[in-house]
Amino acid sequence: MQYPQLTQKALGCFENNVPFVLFSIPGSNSITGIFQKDVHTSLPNESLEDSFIFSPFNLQQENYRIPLENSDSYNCMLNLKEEEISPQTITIDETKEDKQAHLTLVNNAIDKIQTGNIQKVVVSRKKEISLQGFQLQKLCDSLFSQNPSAFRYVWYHPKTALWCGATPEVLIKTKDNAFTTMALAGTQKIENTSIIFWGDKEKNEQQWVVDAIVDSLLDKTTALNISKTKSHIAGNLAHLRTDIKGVLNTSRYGLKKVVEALHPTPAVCGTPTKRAQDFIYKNENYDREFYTGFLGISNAEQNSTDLFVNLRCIKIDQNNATLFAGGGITKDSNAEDEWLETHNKMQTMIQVLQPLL
Ligand SMILES: C=C(O[C@H]1C=CC=C(C(=O)O)[C@@H]1O)C(=O)O
Repeated sequence: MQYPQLTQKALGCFENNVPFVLFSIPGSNSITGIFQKDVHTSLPNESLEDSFIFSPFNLQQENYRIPLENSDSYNCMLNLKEEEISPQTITIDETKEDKQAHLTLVNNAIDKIQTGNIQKVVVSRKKEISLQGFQLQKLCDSLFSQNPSAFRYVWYHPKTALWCGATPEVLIKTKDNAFTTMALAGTQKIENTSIIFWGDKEKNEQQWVVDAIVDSLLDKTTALNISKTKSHIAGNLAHLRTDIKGVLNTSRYGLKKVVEALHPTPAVCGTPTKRAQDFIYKNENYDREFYTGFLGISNAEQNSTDLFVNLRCIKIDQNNATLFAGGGITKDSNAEDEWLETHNKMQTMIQVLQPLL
């Protein structure tokens, strides 16, 4: 199948309220479409195996899956021309009220951290934008011609509305018993990729993510290997990244258990997890829904899994688009800088919406 037929098929599903997902794995020049065969599919159990999974941040809320055995899957080459990623051409219009609300949230987080109960908490916000007229084809062309090093997707399910994103963060990849995950945290806007300096705030913030991931996997693995930490470029932003690889003790732990041990990492929640989560639910004042949840495919036949953290994402419901972004707060955070960081993160995604504005 060719790209135009793949997106036409997606449009047919979208117009008939049938779940589908289009996605491209980082660095690959192909795109996969999974189209559910009918609207009403009853999912046999809670298992995450053999489906495309779309999970919310809060695991108490419902997750959605497109079961592979009840879907048609197609692959095609992605031969859209890669667009210039910088300089950015559209700037999000921020309001004084939104800024004030985020500054207050960040300052409350810093106060909470200073009481000594929490080391780090990730706080976020959303921003709503009106579209001129939503067209799935334009969205796909724009999304899949930018950010090729990210996991890019368009997901639709009648119960979730349409979501799309270009996330830099792997939650977990597995092949048989071998796995890879990553600790990604710390953000700066890059002007010149050859010179990136990281301060202690970012280094500490990222090290807590490494420690928490290693901790949560110790009893589920028979080998663990931690890479050197390096800069990871995601559009106009750089993050600190450490890869963690190893061998899963899958005779005792299924995918669901491993995922539940990893999620939510301190990259999207904080540390210690429970206290950070409580702070988020009490103070953020909105429902993250699928932002900072996870998504991806688990393929039983290939005995492989590719799951990503749902960052740099957009929810589209008719002509309303909602952008989401957050950042990790530590005792050394500055509220103005954190506001700017969420703005810069949203800037990477607003470029995708450009043809729809
Ligand atoms: C929570 C987000 O980013 C996480 C991933 C990378 C860097 C982050 C940071 O610098 O705070 C966040 O932990 C987001 O992009 O909305």
